[in-house]
Amino acid sequence: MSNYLHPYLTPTLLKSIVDHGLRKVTNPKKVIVVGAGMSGLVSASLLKQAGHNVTVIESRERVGGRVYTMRHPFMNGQYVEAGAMRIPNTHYLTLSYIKKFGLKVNPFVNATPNDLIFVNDRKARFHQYNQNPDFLGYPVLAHEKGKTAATLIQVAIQPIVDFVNKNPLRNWPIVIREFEKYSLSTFLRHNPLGHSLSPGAIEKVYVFSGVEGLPELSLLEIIREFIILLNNNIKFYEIIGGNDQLPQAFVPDLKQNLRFSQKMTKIRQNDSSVTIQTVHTKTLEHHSYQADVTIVTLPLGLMQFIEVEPRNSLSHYKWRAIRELHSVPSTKIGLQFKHRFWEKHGHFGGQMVTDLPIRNAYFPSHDFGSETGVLLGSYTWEDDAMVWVSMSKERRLQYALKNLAKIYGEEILHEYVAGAVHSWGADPYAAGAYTMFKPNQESELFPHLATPEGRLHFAGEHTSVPHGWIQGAIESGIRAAIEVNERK
Ligand SMILES: Cc1cc2nc3c(=O)[nH]c(=O)nc-3n(C[C@H](O)[C@H](O)[C@H](O)COP(=O)(O)OP(=O)(O)OC[C@H]3O[C@@H](n4cnc5c(N)ncnc54)[C@H](O)[C@@H]3O)c2cc1C
Ligand SMILES: O=C(O)C(=O)Cc1ccccc1
Repeated sequence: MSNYLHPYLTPTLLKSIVDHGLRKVTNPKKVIVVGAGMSGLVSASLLKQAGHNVTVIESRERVGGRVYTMRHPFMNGQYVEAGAMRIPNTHYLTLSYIKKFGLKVNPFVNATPNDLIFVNDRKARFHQYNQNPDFLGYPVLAHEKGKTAATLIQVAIQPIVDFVNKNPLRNWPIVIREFEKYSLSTFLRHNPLGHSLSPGAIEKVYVFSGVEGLPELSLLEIIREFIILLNNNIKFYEIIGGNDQLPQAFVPDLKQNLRFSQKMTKIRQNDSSVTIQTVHTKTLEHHSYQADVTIVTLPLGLMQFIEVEPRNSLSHYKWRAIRELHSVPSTKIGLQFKHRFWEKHGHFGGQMVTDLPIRNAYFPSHDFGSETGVLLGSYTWEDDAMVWVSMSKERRLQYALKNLAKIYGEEILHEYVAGAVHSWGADPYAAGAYTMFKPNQESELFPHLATPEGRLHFAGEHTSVPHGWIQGAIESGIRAAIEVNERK
């Protein structure tokens, strides 16, 4: 679905730009792109190809940003995706770049009937639970009995989903006007379309949909994600060998243009140019880069720590969005074991859902049958993720192992080899995993996220919907590159 704020960005136009680039220019500009995540890499590569003089400033020592494959301290070439792990088959921009760079994918097995559930101290496979949804002991009302969490949420949101699907570009704005005031929590309790749920049924939906930590966020944002994650017709992929190969594939072309370990600290713009000041994250040396125009791709909240001169070169509405836009914390924990014990339990890809603090585990969709492996032992969002931030890395690994042992038996503890944790809420160059609006932010903030301000253009996953996908970051990088390429 194209970004309804930029209806000219049709899939046909976007795909052709990935495949054939932008219009070559006769008046090349000096362009600084701040951030070498997917949106920055896409805009930099397109603008360089169109003839502009591009410099990419990146605070980390790597490209990719929130596409981050954790390889240390795992052995035998094993890894875990600390950031983006699954690519929906509908994300044609992500898949176009994967194809363009000759990368290969395998199916990412997102869910199977053999997935395990461990809630209220009770265990069941999804196929058993689908046969008898009440076995897991949620205090639902009589008319809610016999229904799975997926059915309960589906019935509640389906009228909205059906209306949007009739004509997304025309109907999303109508749905936004009517429903953006709702959080998921308020909607499920006081559903204006009928089908309000009891607290017990809501608890069941929260636990099974992984949203128990974020019920106060915008209903519409969560519906956008459910349309993807709960849609049995959508298949997912992962890049064979790790998703970090996608951002890394931009490096050969941009090698001369990339400046690593350069953390932007100040933006100064006037009628003739824009200056970006940086500090080297290792040597602490200061540096300054001048250009005609800049594309800022940082997660927007981080702009609060950037000095902007003159301050009013950013509009009131942009400053408000910088302060108020919500970014969801997320924690991922990767655990390597000598043997892939989960495969003895019938897990070949797919997931485990629990009300224990680990909440959700994902089993690797690659190297089936090999000896060792790394599983995503915990993937949490918002409040569920924050409890993990409160403890040391060692304690996080201990608790994750303890939770898994409670489900799969103490013997797995003797199989444990190594672990890694990434909490995006504690990452100084991300300050969260992805944007998700709170109620009313869609109309009050979204229109101001992508708007250029003087010589500054803005890209990044926050400027596109649905939030939290590589696809949206790519789309925003293309949009910002078009804006710069067409500037007079
Ligand atoms: C936990 C998690 C799970 C995800 N799962 C999926 C998934 O399964 N599938 C999917 O498609 N997407 C997923 N995503 C979303 C996807 O990874 C992001 O939407 C996308 O990578 C964001 O790209 P970006 O360019 O907008 O931002 P970023 O990747 O954050 O890039 C911004 C860059 O700016 C740099 N930067 C920050 N501050 C400064 C500064 N002051 N100076 C210089 N540089 C700076 C950062 O280091 C970073 O490299 C997930 C993300 C997370 C965090
Ligand atoms: O696939 C994932 O895990 C993502 O991060 C996408 C996403 C973004 C926002 C909410 C839920 C899922």
